[in-house]
Amino acid sequence: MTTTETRKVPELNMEDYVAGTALEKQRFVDQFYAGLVEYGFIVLNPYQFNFDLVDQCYQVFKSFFKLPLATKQKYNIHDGGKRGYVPRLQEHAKNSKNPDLKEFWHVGREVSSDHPLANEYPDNMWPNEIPNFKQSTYALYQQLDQTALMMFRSLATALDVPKDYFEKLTHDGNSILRAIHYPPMTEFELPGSVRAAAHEDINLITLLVGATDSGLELLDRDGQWLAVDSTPGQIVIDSGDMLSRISNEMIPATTHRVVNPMDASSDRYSMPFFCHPHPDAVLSCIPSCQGDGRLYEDITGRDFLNQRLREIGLSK
Ligand SMILES: O=C(O)CCC(=O)C(=O)O
Ligand SMILES: [Fe+2]
Repeated sequence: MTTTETRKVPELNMEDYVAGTALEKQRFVDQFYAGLVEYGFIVLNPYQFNFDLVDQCYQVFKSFFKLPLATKQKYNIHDGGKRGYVPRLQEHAKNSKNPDLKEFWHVGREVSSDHPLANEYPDNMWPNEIPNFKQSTYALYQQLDQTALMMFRSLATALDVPKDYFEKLTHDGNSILRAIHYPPMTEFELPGSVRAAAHEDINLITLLVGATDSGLELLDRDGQWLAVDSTPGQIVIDSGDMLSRISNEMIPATTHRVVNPMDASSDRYSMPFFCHPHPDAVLSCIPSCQGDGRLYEDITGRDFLNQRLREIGLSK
């Protein structure tokens, strides 16, 4: 008789890291790293995280996506979907011909007009049709930015680099809050398409807050798809290509997807926060990951991102 191991993405409590004993802190550091190495994913129970803001953002984004297409298209003005609205069927996964069944909105980092990155980071757009758009969505952006910082500090300890290693890499970084709407399947006639085709995230880490429905799956090491289940009070965290690159592939960028629902009339919403480095930051192999040699050359955050955006159809 063979026994099959039940695999499940590990669950961590942020309280252990922020307010725990030295032992609890260390256990959190170890478990976060081990979870990323083993699955490329963990599920976080955040600590003192304001979920009212998440609810407010869902109200805002649901109201926005309900607007007529012509109104939404007023906010679709950037190559690369850098800020604002990206309509249905535009983005496709790197190795997929079929577009994803989703529309989305990007909120980026706000910098002052005299900031060195002011020309590189386009201004956010704040639709005047929806009250409290900026107030709610940028507050969530900042809260996720803070949560990411704590995860990065924990990761720095695990990787034996100074605690502020990732803080420096991501200071004023090009992180993006993406609010996604997956419309009911009944609104499409595209047999080959799925909500989000199998892909890896481009960035360092992604924090996925409170998806409204299941459907997220990761490609496990045995080649099977494994559901990533979370409750509305949890944050799913995964590692992307950039972290994989600087860890010399010790941490994978795990392939994941969002499958189509059983109930074809249901919508799904999710809000990934993609943590990006500063565009000039150099993505370089972390010494403790070097082993017998470096798999990748150094590259700036900017060059790596631009290359990937072309591959997924968001940029020319
Ligand atoms: O909607 C989700 O749950 C995941 C979305 C995702 O993987 C992405 O946008 O990169
Ligand atoms: Fe993703």
